[in-house]
Amino acid sequence: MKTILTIQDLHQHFERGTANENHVLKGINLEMKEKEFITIIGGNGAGKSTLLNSIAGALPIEEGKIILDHQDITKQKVSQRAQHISRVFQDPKMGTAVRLTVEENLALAMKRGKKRSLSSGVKEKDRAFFREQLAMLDLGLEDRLQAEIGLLSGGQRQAITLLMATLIKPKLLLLDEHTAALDPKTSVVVMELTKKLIDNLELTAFMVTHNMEDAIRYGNRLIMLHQGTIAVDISGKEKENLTVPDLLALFQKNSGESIKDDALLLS
Ligand SMILES: Nc1ncnc2c1ncn2[C@@H]1O[C@H](COP(=O)(O)OP(=O)(O)OP(=O)(O)O)[C@@H](O)[C@H]1O
Repeated sequence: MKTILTIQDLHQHFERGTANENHVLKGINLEMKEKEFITIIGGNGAGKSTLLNSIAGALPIEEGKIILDHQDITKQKVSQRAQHISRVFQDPKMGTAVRLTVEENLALAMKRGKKRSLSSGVKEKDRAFFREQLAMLDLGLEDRLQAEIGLLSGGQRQAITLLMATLIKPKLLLLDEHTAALDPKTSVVVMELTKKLIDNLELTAFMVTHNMEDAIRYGNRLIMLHQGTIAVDISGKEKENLTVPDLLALFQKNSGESIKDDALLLS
């Protein structure tokens, strides 16, 4: 299987050189193959967001290298990386233009990597395509093409954001706790939709979550970060058969630290 992402000896510090220096990522090495769906879990401050920000380009890389599909992107800006990397954030407001309609947002998503303007409006043939794509979400959104995005619910918006992130197939999809702001029922709907899109489009994806059950249930590889290092990295059959107690035991074995339950680990 082809390697899509390679992270080599990635270090990140905050407030470097001051008394408050925080060495957040301590030499992360990771190779990600095509169609891998990695779930990332770890306690507060473990470095999950810093890792995603480093991959997306939102944080400059201090030390180390990031290679995407054989191209060194270490020094590329967010906008350059966004041609190949899509990201969905926790806040449903982040991924869409609230004042634009559903179809206008989708038209913008079709222009990934090109100059983003809506000068030519939404074309009829695109409209038919959007309707078809929205119907696949199974949320009745195909009848709301002309609705302002800002008027939709958080779950509906997150579903559309996911669709926008994948309308042009990205080399890598980053999901940054994208269901954390939703109520539990909607969160399940959006997670199932995420799985469907990833499976159907055969995407390579990274998903940060605080939900240990979701990290186990979804994806084909699981990484647990702890104090800026990878404490657990499992895939294949081992991941398929994993339970929460197994995961806690693995963490304990690898990190040498004792934890009593997931609440303690993830609080
Ligand atoms: N911009 C910043 N400036 C200073 N310190 C930061 C900054 N961003 C993150 N940190 C610190 O870096 C550490 C790692 O943060 P990060 O957000 O990557 O963790 P996380 O695993 O995503 O945690 P959480 O689950 O709480 O979101 C934390 O100690 C945090 O306070």
